[in-house]
Amino acid sequence: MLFHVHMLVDIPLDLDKTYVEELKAKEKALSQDLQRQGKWTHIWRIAGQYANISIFNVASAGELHDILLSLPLYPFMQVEVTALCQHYSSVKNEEDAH
Ligand SMILES: O=C(O)C[C@H]1C=CC(=O)O1
Repeated sequence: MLFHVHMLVDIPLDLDKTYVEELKAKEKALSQDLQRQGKWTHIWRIAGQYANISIFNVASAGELHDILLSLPLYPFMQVEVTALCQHYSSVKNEEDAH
């Protein structure tokens, strides 16, 4: 199942800088691991914002939920999820939508 996910990050300015850098390093490592597994298939920075648009290809909404809540920066994120399905006009292989 494909999901479009919008993540807006808002880290309090008074949080310990070293702790924040550790969280970001852990987040990057987990994100890249999930990308290599093919579960986090796209991640794009939204220009001018501490936010990203991502595409996840996972087995279920439950799996996506577990991934999102496991992200080290999750406590500082607003997350919006949109489930995607094949558009009848798409020429892309249907495998992408399953
Ligand atoms: O920077 C972000 O957009 C938040 C988060 C998502 C992946 C990652 O490495 O950090």
